[in-house]
Amino acid sequence: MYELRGVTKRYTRGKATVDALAGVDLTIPDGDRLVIQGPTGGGKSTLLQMLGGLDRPTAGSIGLDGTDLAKLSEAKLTQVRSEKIGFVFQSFNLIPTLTAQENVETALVPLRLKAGERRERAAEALRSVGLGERLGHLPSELSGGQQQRVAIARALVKQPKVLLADEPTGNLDESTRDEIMDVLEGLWKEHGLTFVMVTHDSSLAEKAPRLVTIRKGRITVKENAGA
Ligand SMILES: Nc1ncnc2c1ncn2[C@@H]1O[C@H](COP(=O)(O)OP(=O)(O)OP(=O)(O)O)[C@@H](O)[C@H]1O
Repeated sequence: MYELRGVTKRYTRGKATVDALAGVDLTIPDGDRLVIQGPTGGGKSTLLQMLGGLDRPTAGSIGLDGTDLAKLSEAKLTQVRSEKIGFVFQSFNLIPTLTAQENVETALVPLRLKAGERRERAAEALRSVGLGERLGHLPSELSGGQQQRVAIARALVKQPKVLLADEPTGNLDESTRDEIMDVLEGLWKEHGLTFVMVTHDSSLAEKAPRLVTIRKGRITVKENAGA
């Protein structure tokens, strides 16, 4: 469970300061599916980076299962990220010289598994996103939707508690977008993950059971009972 209290992130450029987050309080229970939307520059990516321990707040606390991420050393934060948190980005961020299988295996390196187990788990993760026949393909030999599936397999192969996605369908056409959302929702249900997604896409936002809107660093939360 996440418990954010008074989270502020201030960027300073010369004399200009921007509060990308301005005192955000937010609780995200385990297994929640939350969508973050809002205008450009509103603070969506900054909030996701805080949840992922990719950056630290200027003030406030980011509790994840009782540990304040804002206070952890860099080494401990890296450990939390590699064990508990999976990331999916708009640009798939695959390594172009590695096959699908090798890309997925990279997520397991910090967990110090034996090579055989790494291979097996990576292959299984790729099968679970429908890419069992593409293990040896390079990213350049895969479609955009397939590349995003590889990125999803890479995020989930370590069996994280939390999946954070920043515009995961932003680079995809509409039908591929729906396919990828089906994959993500299926995995969310199957694994009991906490799933937080940033999107500009209002049709995806409307389907979310909980919607956080962020404007000028301040959030409002809406429950959507019908979703
Ligand atoms: N590294 C940085 N240095 C200075 N200002 C930054 C930095 N990162 C973000 N900001 C500022 O913080 C505010 C929030 O940015 P953020 O990227 O979180 O918005 P966003 O809602 O994700 O926008 P978009 O939809 O365009 O991706 C913006 O005003 C942005 O200019």
